[in-house]
This record gives sequence, C-alpha cells and structure tokens, in this order.
Amino acid sequence: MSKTSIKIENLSTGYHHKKGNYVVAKKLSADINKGELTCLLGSNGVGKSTLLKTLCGFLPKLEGDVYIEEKNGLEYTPTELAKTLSVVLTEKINLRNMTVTDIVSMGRSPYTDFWGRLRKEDKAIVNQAIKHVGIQHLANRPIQSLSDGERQKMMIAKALAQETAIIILDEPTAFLDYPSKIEMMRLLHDLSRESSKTIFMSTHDLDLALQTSDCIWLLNKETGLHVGTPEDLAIEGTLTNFFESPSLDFNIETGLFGVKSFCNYYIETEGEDGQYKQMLKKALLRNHIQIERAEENLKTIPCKISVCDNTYTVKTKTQTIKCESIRQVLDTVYSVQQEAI
Ligand SMILES: Nc1ncnc2c1ncn2[C@@H]1O[C@H](COP(=O)(O)OP(=O)(O)OP(=O)(O)O)[C@@H](O)[C@H]1O
Repeated sequence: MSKTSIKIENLSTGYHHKKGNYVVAKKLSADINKGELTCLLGSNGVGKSTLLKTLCGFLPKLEGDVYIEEKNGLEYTPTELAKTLSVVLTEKINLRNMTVTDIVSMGRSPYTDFWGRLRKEDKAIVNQAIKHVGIQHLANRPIQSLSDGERQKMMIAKALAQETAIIILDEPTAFLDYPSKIEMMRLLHDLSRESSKTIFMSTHDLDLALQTSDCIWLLNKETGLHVGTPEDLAIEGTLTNFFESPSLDFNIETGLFGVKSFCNYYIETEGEDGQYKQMLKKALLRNHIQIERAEENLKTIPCKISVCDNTYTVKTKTQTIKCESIRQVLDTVYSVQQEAI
C-alpha cells in the first residue's frame, strides 16, 4: 500500500481572469504522507491559501496534476471527494440560530439522504466528534456566541464528523492566544497519530510548526517548494536561508528561531549555571549585555554579578548591593553603566 496521501505534480496554481491567467505558483511537485501532520509555511501572499483551495478542488488548477489517495483529483465526484477530504477554512460562517451540534452535523451531509436526515449512527458520530475535540459543554450553544478558539474546534469536529482520511486546514492557529495555539497543534498532531488522519495545514506559527509537524512545506515565490522534516531542513540550512533576516537567529541545537541580540557590553558574573543565571543572561542580552566575552570589541561594565540560588549580588568597586529580583539587578547595572560613561 502506498504511503502517499496527496501528490502534486508540476502543479501551477492561480486565478482565471478574462484577460488571462494570474499565476500564483508554478510547477510545484511534492507528496504528503498518510497519517502525518504536514505544515505549509511561507510569507504573506506567496500562495498558501491558493494552493490549499486548489488541492480541495475549490479552485481549478492552471496546470499539472493533483492526486488524492492515488486517484486524480479530477476523477472524484463531489460526494466521493467529500468522503475523502474535509476542509477547515478561516472564513467565519455567518449562519444565525444554529448550534454547535447543528454545524458539526453538517459534516454528515455526504452520508445523509436528500433531506439531510440524521440516522442514529450519524448522531452518535457527531457526538463522538464533539467529544473528541473536548467541546461537549458547548454542544447546544449558538455559534455566534463562540470564541475564535471554540469556533475552530467546532470546525475541526465538523471535519471529524465527515470521517475523511484527509483534513486540510487554512491557518487553524490564526487569532488564537498562545496556549490555545499550542493546544490546537497538539490536537491536530494527536489526530494524525491516533486516528491516522492526514493533516495538511497552513500557518505562520513557525516555531510551533517546527516543533509539532512531521513534515514542512516551505513555499517561496522564486524558488518554489522545499519539503522535508523540520530537522532535515535545519541541517541542510534551508530553514536559515528561507527565513533569513537580520533580526532572526536560528539555534541549530534546538532547531528553533529566536530574536537576534546585538551586544555591545560585557559584564562579569560568578555562581553556578542554572535557571537563575540563565534568566539573568536572558534579561541582560535583551539589554545588549553579554556574560561571555564572545566578541572582541565589547565595552566592560565595571561591576560583577554573583548568582546564588535566587539571590543576585552586584559588586562594584565601592559597594555590594543585594538584589531580590532581576528588575533590581538591571536597575543597578544601569546606574553603574551611566556612572561609567
Ligand atoms: N480571487 C483572486 N483573484 C486574483 N488574485 C488573488 C485572488 N485571491 C488571492 N489572490 C492573490 O493571490 C496571491 C496569493 O494569495 P494567497 O491568499 O494564496 O496567499 P497566502 O500565502 O495564503 O497569504 P497570507 O499568508 O497573507 O494568508 C496574492 O497575491 C493574492 O493577492
């Protein structure tokens, strides 16, 4: 059995206009594995939503082929496609007087009769889908009263009720607060693992994508698609090249990006390396001060910070100041710095 769930070959995406085609991305070729979480990353306007909509059949392709579960996308009837692939887009649905259960029940439409009547087993699947994403307490709530995170979970429950092998999501973590973003990525990752779903989603949450996805698709206007595990892309240098920016720093040990710090001062420290020293280092770096003399031309701040558990002591030539917080250390170092100028 093939492990490929979606395959694109020389796919060009874009929009048909009367005056001619507007090509967004040209000649893309790549595969998505079954039962994996794959994230599509790329800058604003590069064509992520256009690509997702083309894969779902919402937009006609300009050129090339899309294969879904080994069958050409063009050979699917709408009902067959709806039983194979479900889609969660960012657009808010504007339906009044409908509850969460009503919306999730719409996921059963490929399986119901002309009137959309739910059988006992359909209702059980809907309830199970609602339970799976942990929103049982919202089952009877009108949808206009939901928060963004709750609405996203409801749409994922609808996709689950649709019982498809593939779920495609356009920016499911947009508009969510940070803990909800993490929870959402975890839910999608668990779905790919526990229910063997193929999950393909676009996102701008680079660090979360690098930490949770099995595979990354990087889409670039000039160079097209770069595909690999987050780790392979890091080792090859593709990630650093792709997100090259004077303010971004890629840490090859963690495989994650951070804000680049530019230091012009050095301060001496003593005491054991541990959580408290690490936090001090982080706060000093934000203020352009290093505790390792990594660069030649750093100016030295004339004091020394001793770290002992959660107590910091700043020793200058004339005095010893005990500080109970990093805020206090920074204020003290700042005064020493000012005096030295
Ligand atoms: N209906 C349309 N007709 C013509 N051009 C369009 C249409 N919809 C989008 N575009 C253009 O296609 C390009 C790709 O848009 P798309 O929404 O796919 O980008 P994206 O990577 O998803 O961006 P973002 O990260 O900002 O959501 C953009 O230049 C956009 O202006």
